[in-house]
Amino acid sequence: MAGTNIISTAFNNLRKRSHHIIDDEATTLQLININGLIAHVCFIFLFLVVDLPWLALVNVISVVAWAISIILTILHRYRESILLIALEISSHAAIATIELGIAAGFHLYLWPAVLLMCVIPARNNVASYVCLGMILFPLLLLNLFAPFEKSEYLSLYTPLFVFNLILASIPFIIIAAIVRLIYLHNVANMKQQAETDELTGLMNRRRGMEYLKSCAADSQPVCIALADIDHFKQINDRFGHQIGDNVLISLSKILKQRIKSPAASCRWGGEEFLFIFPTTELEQAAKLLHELCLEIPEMVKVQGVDRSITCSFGLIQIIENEPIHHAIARVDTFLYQAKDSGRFQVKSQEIHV
Ligand SMILES: Nc1nc2c(ncn2[C@@H]2O[C@H](COP(=O)(O)OP(=O)(O)OP(=O)(O)O)[C@@H](O)[C@H]2O)c(=O)[nH]1
Repeated sequence: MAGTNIISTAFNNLRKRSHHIIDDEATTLQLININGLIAHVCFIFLFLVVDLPWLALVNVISVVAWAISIILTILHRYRESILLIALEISSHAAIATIELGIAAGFHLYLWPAVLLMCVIPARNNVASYVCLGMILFPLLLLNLFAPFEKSEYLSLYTPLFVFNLILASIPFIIIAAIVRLIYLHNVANMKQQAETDELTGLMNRRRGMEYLKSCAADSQPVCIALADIDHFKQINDRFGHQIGDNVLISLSKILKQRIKSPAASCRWGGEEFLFIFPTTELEQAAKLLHELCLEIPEMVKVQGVDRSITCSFGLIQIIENEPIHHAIARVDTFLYQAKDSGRFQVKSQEIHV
């Protein structure tokens, strides 16, 4: 049940963040547009130098198409922009390959275009498939039917192929790098969301458990404590659930300040918090908790709440090789003792000095 909640919370948070991903797509698209415009300006000069003026003219039309695509992206007309790019790249690559042959390497531009169409779908399945088809179909036809080379252009093939190979690789690398950045960013985000309690920003129970297990396996002695806000139901009933939430947030801020790494605090559930103290003696942890117990009513101040907020604490030191669930059950009994003894206190297993 807790696992399902974690996943649905992470999914909802990801959905809330999806507009950032859309921004990333728009940035990628604009980078590709600029890259395409610059490349085609280069081609105008290249074809004039090698005395192929009509191919230079084709590139003037391409430059206009890329400039329109830049404007469409600025206007957030991404679908039209992508369709225009698909049309430009496929028709241009086809014209140049049919005229000069496959050995000139103009068909290579279809590959980064395929990647672009897959990474930045045109926000609509039909449009995406049309774009992909506009790229893949000419690629297939050219490889099947276009001439490999033509005798009149033999001297041009090596420099043209190298030039096209490099230029077609640039958008390929840019797109791949951006996709990787977006992926890493999203993975980090999802991990953070899956491990953090949304209300308080503390570790959630799952992350707390993981950390506790790793501490118990790696370091000795390890102490754990459970804290529970006293009469929290009354706070909710008297001041409302929102004020109750504010109490949890305010308390968590203090816990973040006072429980410093490698010690950690996590929201165990509701108004309960688990503290993990690796490489800490029971006496040391008890001292810190007694101070915290007295500090909380002084420091947890929430607008609209005219009574002190106090907590009760249970504390134990984990025995070597003790199963975690057993240690949790033990610390829980000390928390209940603290509640039964009047609350606002720390109850711990006996400290041997
Ligand atoms: N505002 C708010 N209340 C919560 C949240 N999670 C749990 N609670 C409330 O916490 C209250 C816990 O009440 P009880 O378990 O009866 O304990 P208590 O009133 O604190 O009494 P003692 O623990 O015996 O001192 C319930 O009213 C829950 O609804 C939360 O995220 N926000």
